[in-house]
Amino acid sequence: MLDSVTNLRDLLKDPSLLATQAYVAGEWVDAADGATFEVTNPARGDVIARVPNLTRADAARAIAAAAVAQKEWAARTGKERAAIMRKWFDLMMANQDDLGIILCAEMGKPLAEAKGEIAYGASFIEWFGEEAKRVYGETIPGHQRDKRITVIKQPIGVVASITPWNFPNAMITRKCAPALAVGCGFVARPAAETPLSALALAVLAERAGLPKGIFSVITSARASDIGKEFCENPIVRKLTFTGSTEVGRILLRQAAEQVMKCSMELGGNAPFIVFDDADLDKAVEGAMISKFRNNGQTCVCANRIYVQAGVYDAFAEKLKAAVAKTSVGDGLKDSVQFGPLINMDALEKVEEHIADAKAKGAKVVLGGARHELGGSFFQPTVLTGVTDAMAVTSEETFGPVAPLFKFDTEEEVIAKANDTIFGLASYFYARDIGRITRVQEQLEYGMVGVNTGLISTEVAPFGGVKQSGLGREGSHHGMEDYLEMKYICLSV
Ligand SMILES: NC(=O)C1=CN([C@@H]2O[C@H](COP(=O)(O)OP(=O)(O)OC[C@H]3O[C@@H](n4cnc5c(N)ncnc54)[C@H](OP(=O)(O)O)[C@@H]3O)[C@@H](O)[C@H]2O)C=CC1
Ligand SMILES: O=C(O)[C@H](O)CS(=O)(=O)O
Repeated sequence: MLDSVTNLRDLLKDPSLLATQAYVAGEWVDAADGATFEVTNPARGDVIARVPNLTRADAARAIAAAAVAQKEWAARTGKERAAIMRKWFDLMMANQDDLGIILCAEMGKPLAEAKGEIAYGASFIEWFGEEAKRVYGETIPGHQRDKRITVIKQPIGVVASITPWNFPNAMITRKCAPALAVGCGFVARPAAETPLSALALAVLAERAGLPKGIFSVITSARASDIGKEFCENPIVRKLTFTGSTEVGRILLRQAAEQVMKCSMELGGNAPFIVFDDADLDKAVEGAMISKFRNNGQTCVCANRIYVQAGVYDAFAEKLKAAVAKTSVGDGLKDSVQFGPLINMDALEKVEEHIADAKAKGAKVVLGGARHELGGSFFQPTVLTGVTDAMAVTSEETFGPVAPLFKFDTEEEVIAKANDTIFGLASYFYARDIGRITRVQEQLEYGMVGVNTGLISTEVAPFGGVKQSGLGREGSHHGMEDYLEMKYICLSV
């Protein structure tokens, strides 16, 4: 790999994918006052681009344009919309390397993993493009002889989207794909840390033939202002958000004023349970994926690892050995498993969790400190002797820390696993079919991985219960969040 990213464009086969203007109402624009904000590479801290710092007025313009474009877009057939989405998918995959480089540069995840996210993000465009042709209604036997009842489904209208930095491509496509497939307009506001992946998506959307105005990308460091416009603008019919539960609450309060429909993909605190009848090698493999994917910066990563007493020491040794084989570095330059954390705030939260655990009796068996590379690089860490009194039990670490808890009985660990306000993802390893059946039914989570640490796919309904969110993304269920059901009663 090239040993510098001082000029990101030099790394790209197609430099035009690195857009540095916002995409509003079908036009590439600067902020009216020329204001910009910097996008930095977390691996080196250098500025890789400057993009417009747009305002509420720009967001309002994008929303108004989406409302106009949406009428014609919804009037097209599902097949017509599907054809354009297929072209968009094909363009994403044809430019996977460049999109991966842009994503790696602005977010820090290693290039191989970044390219993997591009394929994952593109899979939603492909899947929902196909589903565009299958928005079915129904007829219902009338309640009176002269009544004929039909139910049709129609696009909800203009959708506003706010997404986080950790999956800057896939979190947008997981939302815009079903919305556009059913005929909605879509206004995206990506995290300020990672706007470039969203803008590259817009470049390819334009090339694929998405009509002007149907899809906008609002780059802005004014998160709260843009969020307020999304919640208060009467044209917006739906808000879809992925991020922390804390911000989700703020947005729900703001959206309540208009009784706006909301989809919320929020925080997690996933338990990862290893029973004494588990295949320990497979459990370690699953823990490595679930805990350390994206450097632990995923909402579905294992946040608490519970291991039954009889296999605790063996599992801890195996996990430590597996983590010790990994490497940390600049994902653009080297073939590494771990890049930097997104910023120093994230690193300091990881340090706080480790310090708290150590102060309350946990043992650091691997890692536990900042990496010698400096900046926001951190050593992948394994803790043993972790107890419920520690912060890692109730707070989302969002970093490369594997805390191992010991438990004795099935009843005990299910109670502990469920003792959280979150309910997004959960995982367990066992081989007894009775145990598998009991545990999968008793875990209070929207998603359960049984003998696997990786459950995310476009074909399944992704989402949480309790304070991990509202609604589902992915699968044919994901279409419903962007459709309104209309009951028609015809008197003949
Ligand atoms: N359930 C899921 O699928 C996912 C959940 N998450 C959760 O999100 C957290 C980590 O991601 P992180 O980005 O830090 O989460 P945040 O909730 O801080 O930010 C998410 C997005 O919301 C924006 N935002 C922040 N405050 C406001 C506001 N007042 N009004 C409108 N928008 C706002 C952010 O903008 P900006 O960054 O520019 O400030 C960002 O674009 C973790 O808790 C993680 O579990 C993350 C990804 C997926
Ligand atoms: O933002 C996230 O953490 C994603 O939802 C995780 S996943 O979809 O890649 O599993």
